[in-house]
Amino acid sequence: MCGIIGIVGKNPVNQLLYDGLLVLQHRGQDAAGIVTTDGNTFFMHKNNGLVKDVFQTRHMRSLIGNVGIAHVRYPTAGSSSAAEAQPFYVNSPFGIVLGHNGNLTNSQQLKSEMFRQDLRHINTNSDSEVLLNVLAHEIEKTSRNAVLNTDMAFDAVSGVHKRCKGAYAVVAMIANFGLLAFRDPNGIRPLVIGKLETALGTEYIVASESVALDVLGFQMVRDVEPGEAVFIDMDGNFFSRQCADNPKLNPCIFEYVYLARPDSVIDGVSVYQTRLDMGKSLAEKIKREWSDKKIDVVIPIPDTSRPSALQVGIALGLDYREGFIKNRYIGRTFIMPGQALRKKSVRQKLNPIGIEFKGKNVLLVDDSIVRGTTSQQIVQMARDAGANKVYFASAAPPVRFPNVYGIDMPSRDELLATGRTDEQICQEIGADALIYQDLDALVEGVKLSNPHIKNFDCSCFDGKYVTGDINEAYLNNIETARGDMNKKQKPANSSTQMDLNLIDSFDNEPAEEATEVS
Ligand SMILES: O=P(O)(O)OC[C@H]1O[C@H](OP(=O)(O)OP(=O)(O)O)[C@H](O)[C@@H]1O
Ligand SMILES: NC(=O)CC[C@H](N)C(=O)O
Ligand SMILES: [Mg+2]
Repeated sequence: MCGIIGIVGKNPVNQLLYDGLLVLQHRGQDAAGIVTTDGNTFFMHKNNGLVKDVFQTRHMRSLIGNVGIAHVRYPTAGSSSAAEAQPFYVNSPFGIVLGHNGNLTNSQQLKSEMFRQDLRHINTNSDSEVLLNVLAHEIEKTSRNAVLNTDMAFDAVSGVHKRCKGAYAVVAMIANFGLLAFRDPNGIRPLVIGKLETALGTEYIVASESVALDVLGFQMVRDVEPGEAVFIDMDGNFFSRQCADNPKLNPCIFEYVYLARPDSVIDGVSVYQTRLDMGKSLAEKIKREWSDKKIDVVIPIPDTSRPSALQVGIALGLDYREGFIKNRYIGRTFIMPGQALRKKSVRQKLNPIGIEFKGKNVLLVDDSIVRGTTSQQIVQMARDAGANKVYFASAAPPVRFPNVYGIDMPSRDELLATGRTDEQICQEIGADALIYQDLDALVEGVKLSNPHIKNFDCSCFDGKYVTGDINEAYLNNIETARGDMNKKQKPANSSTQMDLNLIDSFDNEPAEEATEVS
């Protein structure tokens, strides 16, 4: 779940893109990149790190132009090498840059097709570089012997939909032409359109989450439909077309559980409202099943569980207290690369306030338990702080299946709930009792806000993959390739991998300014 933004403005967009990336930082903490254009030339800077560390004033000054795209990365394919930071660039046809949120499920096959049939070399293990090359190939096909026009760009997106499987929300720029954005035919990852009327004309933005529009002062227009592509030319003229044969909205339910910011609205559903509703239905289950338990206080595990825990407290008629203080300078632990770092960061991030625990029966509420990294340590912290009983509630059902659509949980072995009963999970995290949200209640809760959504991708909870191409062999393969034990490490000197890749010259030493890609 990376974060993407594209803007066609009437004034320089570098600062807007930077500010937008800061707002989407929760979607990716590993790498960040911005590409702008003045028409002919792309100006690009990208590197590993948080947004505030990747861009210095000198880079910002070099990001020239009124049109641009930007990306924050949380790797779900390839490695976390700077060579795979986005946006990616290809110089033919025309010059195209692309930022991708999601994960292709047929990138290996496409990569070899690219090489054998389309004569295109993919220089990294990133699925996003494959996606860019598929788009480039399709644009080349549709615009051969003609001047590129909007319909040809949309035809190319239709070609992408036919070849690519999996999840992809995309922003791309075609040199001298405009901004192209599209969402896969299941609409698994979010993408919204906003606009701003200015004295010079209408400015457009496309972004992963509506919160970016709010903060940058744009008005929400609508979500990009599943399978739809939108194109905004360099003058700010807006076009859109449905490019998929059989589009069906199947958004990822985990966006509502954890990934998205609560102040975003995705596919007409307020993320905050769904988290409150998760708390309400969880409290109902607690009332039904735990009538014998005496709970003194409800404590959230910051940050994401806060709205759900608040609502659990209200619905149970119990005090809600902030028993853990979060270090505001530590990011999200779940999206950090590597289990050792995730483990260490939980203790650095959260610290208990003794008086909220001493002698009390506490109910800890988290949004989800995935690897159990957080819950195991948090229960122990509560005990060390003197809690009498430690009960644990998860606002999501048990996560038992890998995610293949842009969340880095590829291996069943790493998921605490896989192959374990609720009692065994409870023992593993060391709690006195554990309760999970039911999947039906979670789905119904999210549907409350938008009954038009008929189905969600709930694959990490129920093992049903909406793209229909995931089988046991596929899961075994990604487990081998991407499980924490097997993940490719960052190359010690990433530059060796990139000698063939023009753009990646940034990766050696921070460049004095953004690299020009003309
Ligand atoms: O079982 P685990 O593998 O630990 O994963 C689940 C935990 O990770 C996330 O927190 P995170 O610290 O990433 O972000 P947050 O501050 O938004 O809650 C999530 O909110 C859970 O607390
Ligand atoms: N989390 C994402 O959306 C990741 C995008 C892409 N699969 C990558 O690994 O860079
Ligand atoms: Mg958390």
